[in-house]
Amino acid sequence: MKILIKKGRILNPSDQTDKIGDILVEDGVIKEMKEEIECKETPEKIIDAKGCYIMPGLIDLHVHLRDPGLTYKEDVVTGAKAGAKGGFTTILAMPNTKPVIDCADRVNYVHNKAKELAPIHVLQVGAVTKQQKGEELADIEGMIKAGIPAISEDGKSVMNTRIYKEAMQIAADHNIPVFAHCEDQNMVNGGCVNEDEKSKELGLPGISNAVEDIIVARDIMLAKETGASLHLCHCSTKDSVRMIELAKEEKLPVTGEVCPHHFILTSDDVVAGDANYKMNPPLRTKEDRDALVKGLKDDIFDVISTDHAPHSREEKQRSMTEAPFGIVGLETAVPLTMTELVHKGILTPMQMAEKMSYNPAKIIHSDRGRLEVGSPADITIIDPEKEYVIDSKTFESKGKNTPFNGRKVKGMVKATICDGEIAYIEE
Ligand SMILES: NC(=O)N[C@@H](CC(=O)O)C(=O)O
Ligand SMILES: [Zn+2]
Repeated sequence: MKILIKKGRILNPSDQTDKIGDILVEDGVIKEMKEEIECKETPEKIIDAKGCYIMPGLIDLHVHLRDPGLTYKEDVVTGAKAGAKGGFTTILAMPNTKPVIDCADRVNYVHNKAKELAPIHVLQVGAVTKQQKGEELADIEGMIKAGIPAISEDGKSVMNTRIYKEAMQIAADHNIPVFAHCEDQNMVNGGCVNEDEKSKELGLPGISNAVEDIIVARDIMLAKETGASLHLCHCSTKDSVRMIELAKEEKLPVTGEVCPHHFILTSDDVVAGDANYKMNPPLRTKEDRDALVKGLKDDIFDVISTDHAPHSREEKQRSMTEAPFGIVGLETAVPLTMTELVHKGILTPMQMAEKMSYNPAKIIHSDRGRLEVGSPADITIIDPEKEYVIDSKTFESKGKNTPFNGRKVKGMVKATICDGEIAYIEE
C-alpha cells in the first residue's frame, strides 16, 4: 500500500528531528521523508496530518493479552486491536497466561496467531520459571530460539534469588533483557491498596513501599553481578526512582518504566468499593507520584508502558479484597500522557516519542522506534488538540476496567500504521 502523510510535525528521536513535513510509505517501508513530497501517481491513501504529531510507532513493553486460557478477559486479536487504536504498533505480551508461557511451543502459538490475525506486532515475553512457580527455570534458551524479546515473571517476583540469578545469567549470555515485577511476596500479606492514611480510613489491608523497594534493590544488585540488562516494570515508589538514578550513575544496565495511572493518580483518588482503583503495584502517595513525574521529566525513567491488565466486569465488581489486581491501559495511554505530561509542559513531545517508542525499541534491540528513510513503516499520528471524554464502552479491548472512564482528555490517536498498512484510522 502507498500512503502519503501530509504536513505533520515529524518527531524522530533517533536523530532528534522535529520539523513539519511529509512522509511517503510504500511496500512496508518509509520511502521518502521531506518538507514536501510530490507523487507522480496518486497514492492509495493521503492522510492530512496538519497540526498532528507524527511519531515512530509506539511500543508498549507491558501488556497482558490473557491468551491462552483466560480469553474471556482478552485475546491476542482483541488486545492487538486495542493496541492499534491506542497508537501502538508493537506490544509485548506478558507470560502469566493459562498455561504460563514457559516453553517454545507456547511462544509460537501466540506469535503464529498474531501473525495471522493481529493488525500490529505482538511479541511474546517468556516466563522465568516453569509455570511461574519460582522453583525450576523455564526453557529460556528454547524460548529465545523461538524469538522472545525478553524474559519476565511478571505478576510476581522470583523469590528464590539463586534461581533468579541463574536466569539473569542466561539472559545476559543471550543479550536479552529481564523485565522485573518487583514485589516481595512474603510481605504482601493480603494487601490490596497502598499502606497509608487512606488504607486505614478504608479499613483495607495495605501494601507498603518496601514491598517494591526491597526487590528493586535486590534486582539491581543481581544486574550488577550478572551483567544482565534489567528493566524495572511499573515503578511506583519514590525510592525506586532514587535507586534507578543511582544505578544509572554507576552505569549499570538498568532501565525503568512508569504507567499512566501511577504518574497521575494517588491513593487519595481511590473510590471506596471500586476495584477499578485496584492494581499492582497500588496507587501510592502524592510524594511518590510527584517523584515519578520528576523521574520522567529528568529521564531517569526511560519508558512509559501501560501494564494493560484486562479483567471481566464480574471480576472487577467484586469487593476490593476479592477483585483481581489490574486495569486496562492500551486505549488511554496516549491521551493521558498528552494531557497530564505533554500539555502541562512536563515532557516535550520528543520525550514522549522517546519513552513510548524509541527507548522501548532500544531495550528489546528492535530496529523499529525510528522514522528514517528505509526503516519499517511503523508510524503513529496523534492530534494533540483533540479533546474528548474517555468512554470505556468504545474500547476494542474486552476489558473495560479503568478508573479513567469519564475523564476529559486532550490528545487523540488519529492513525496507526504498521508495516506500511493502516492498522487503525480515526474516521
Ligand atoms: N498489574 C496488575 O495489577 N495485574 C497484572 C499483573 C502485573 O502486571 O503485575 C495482571 O496480570 O493482571
Ligand atoms: Zn507486574
